[in-house]
Amino acid sequence: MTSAHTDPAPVTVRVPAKVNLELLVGPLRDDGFHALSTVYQAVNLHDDVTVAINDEWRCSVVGPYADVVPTDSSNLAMRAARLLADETAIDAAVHISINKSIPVAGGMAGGSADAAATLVACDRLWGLGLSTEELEEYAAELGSDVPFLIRGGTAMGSGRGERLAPVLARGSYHWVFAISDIGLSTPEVYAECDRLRDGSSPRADVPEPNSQLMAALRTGDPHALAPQLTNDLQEAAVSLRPELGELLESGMEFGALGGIVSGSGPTVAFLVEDVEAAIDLTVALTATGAAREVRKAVGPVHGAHVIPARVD
Ligand SMILES: C[C@@](CO)(OP(=O)(O)O)[C@H](O)COP(=O)(O)OP(=O)(O)OC[C@H]1O[C@@H](n2ccc(N)nc2=O)[C@H](O)[C@@H]1O
Ligand SMILES: Nc1ncnc2c1ncn2[C@@H]1O[C@H](COP(=O)(O)OP(=O)(O)O)[C@@H](O)[C@H]1O
Repeated sequence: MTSAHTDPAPVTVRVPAKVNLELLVGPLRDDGFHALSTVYQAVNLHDDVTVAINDEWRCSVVGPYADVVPTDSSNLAMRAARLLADETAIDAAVHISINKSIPVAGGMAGGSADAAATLVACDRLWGLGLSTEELEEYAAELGSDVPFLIRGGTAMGSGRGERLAPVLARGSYHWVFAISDIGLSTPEVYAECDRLRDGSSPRADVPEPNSQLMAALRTGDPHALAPQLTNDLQEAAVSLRPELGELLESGMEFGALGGIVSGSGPTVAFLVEDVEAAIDLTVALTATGAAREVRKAVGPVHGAHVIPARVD
């Protein structure tokens, strides 16, 4: 017997990774989060997330990092779909398939990216017609970084990172990412930052964005941006993984304009002049064997967006 209605077609959303051009960490708040001032940039390392109507809730992951991603209800994409279903009174389970190429626990917000992609995909699948602002509000419930992965581009984050404001950035920037074998836990890196500060935060008040970084972004010149790259979590990440210090030095010796730990690490992000410099640095860093993988990328790029279905 054929069913009277057909399920909507599966929806696939492409979502970028992020790097923090600036991450200023203020005091620990009463809710356990640190007050932040950050500038995010979305880069073209992508996950693709497909949602399809299914009899039961299910999550599956493919790609080079699949073996270290949970597929149970702790997967952030599952949490995102269930949150949206609960909030909008949708009674339909989905199968979420993640094609993962963003490094896991690498400081590039891969889990947050999958959550953002799932919100955008389920909104389309279920015909909810939510605005970007509404989606970003649900995103903030899932994690501090999640709203930015919906928006993409280059944006400022305040509060715990979830309150976004636009940034005027010209041009495209070329990046080389040195990805480590074993990830770092975000809460552990924040805790190490607190331990190193020992109660004496150099940023006693809520931090403010650096106007020189904003001016550099308006020029579109990577030479202007490189000296402004700042990450208050870098010392903590290097304290937990001293080899990251050597990796940063190697990248600079091989000609990067600037180098920084990406977010809570351990991925190290190098800013380079152009695509040729990105290829040269990728080859040089790969030859050292100091990273699991070295990948070049460009930013800024769009946030989570629906892409045409794959025809296999
Ligand atoms: C460090 C950053 C920089 O963009 O990204 P990652 O490097 O992890 O990708 C973010 O602040 C991570 O954001 P996200 O990964 O969404 O973290 P959440 O789920 O909100 O929080 C996880 C934990 O990190 C710590 N945390 C997070 C954000 C914040 N402003 N202060 C914190 O202290 C808290 O211990 C919190 O329980
Ligand atoms: N969809 C997902 N992709 C990656 N990791 C996930 C996902 N859902 C839950 N996790 C868990 O979140 C942890 C942090 O992953 P991730 O978001 O990639 O790192 P980071 O916070 O450093 O950017 C992982 O170790 C994993 O256990």
